[in-house]
Amino acid sequence: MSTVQGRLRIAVQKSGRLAERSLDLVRDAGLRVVKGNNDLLYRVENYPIDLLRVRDDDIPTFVADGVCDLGIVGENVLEEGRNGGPMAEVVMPLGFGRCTLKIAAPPALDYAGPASLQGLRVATSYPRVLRRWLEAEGVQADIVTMRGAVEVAPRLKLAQAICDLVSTGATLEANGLAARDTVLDSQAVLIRAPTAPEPALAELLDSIVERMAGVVASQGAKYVMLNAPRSALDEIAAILPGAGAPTVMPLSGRDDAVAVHAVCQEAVFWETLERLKAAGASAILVLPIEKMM
Ligand SMILES: Nc1ncnc2c1ncn2[C@@H]1O[C@H](COP(=O)(O)OP(=O)(O)OP(=O)(O)O)[C@@H](O)[C@H]1O
Ligand SMILES: O=P(O)(O)OC[C@H]1O[C@H](OP(=O)(O)OP(=O)(O)O)[C@H](O)[C@@H]1O
Ligand SMILES: [Mg+2]
Repeated sequence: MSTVQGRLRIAVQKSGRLAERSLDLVRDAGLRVVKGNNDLLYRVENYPIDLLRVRDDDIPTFVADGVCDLGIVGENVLEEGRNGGPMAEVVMPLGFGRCTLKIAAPPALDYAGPASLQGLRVATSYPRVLRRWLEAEGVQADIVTMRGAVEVAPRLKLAQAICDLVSTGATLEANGLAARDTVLDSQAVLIRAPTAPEPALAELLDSIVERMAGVVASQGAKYVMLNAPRSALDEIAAILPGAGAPTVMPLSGRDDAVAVHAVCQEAVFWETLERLKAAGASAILVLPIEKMM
């Protein structure tokens, strides 16, 4: 049960790579966040909800213990917190904070798969995740735990390889390292406490989760409108990416053509528009979707 009677708590990263997008998600779900003079706690003025702003490492524990009802954290941090005790439940992936935990090493290291790490030292900030991966691969290696700047470990001869987060690859490149293997693909996830909040707040919690799901689903989704020759309808519907059954409407004064409206769940690229046009579509409009439920 929540520790503060009558209010829900959502744990978000205070500052760092997930902080801004987490706050955006909360706001897009209709929560009006007020920054007071307490830096740790932001209030929501239109609902009985507080945002607890903390180091991302603390978020899985706060949610698992029910100190917070919801939390936004990277899967990498959630997995590193896995210790056999009670866990927060993953509600859904959020589509941001994408990165990959990778094994990387100087090009001089002969790497033919995880077995090449046998007997070596590997530096990481994710010792538990790395330990489990090495065990699953049947490899024995020494893990050197570092809080940050893991990528300098090979140069300092602290380790022969590293296991660190990679997104663009620029950090690896700048340190003369090459990615070798993938340990974990990660993105931000919404997590919830394994225990229910007090009954008066249960409905609010469910509605916040549902709204957040709507925000995530609408991100990247597009509303496509076009005119199409009746004869090309099947071909055009097949080109629309991630669309269910499109809505087909008559065009006044035109028996040979129809208007087609569709919600596309996947990105609509210029190439897609060119293919639609080649199939006979005209007056193609692609519109962003603000909310979806
Ligand atoms: N290069 C990246 N690109 C995209 N997402 C990333 C990248 N690096 C990390 N992340 C994701 O963002 C999360 C937060 O990263 P950040 O660097 O802000 O963490 P931190 O320094 O541990 O912050 P804190 O002070 O909260 O402990 C990571 O745990 C990971 O899920
Ligand atoms: O592949 P890239 O796009 O270069 O990103 C990877 C880097 O991003 C993260 O660090 P961050 O920049 O968040 O700084 P930190 O090490 O201080 O957390 C991660 O720890 C890598 O060092
Ligand atoms: Mg951290």
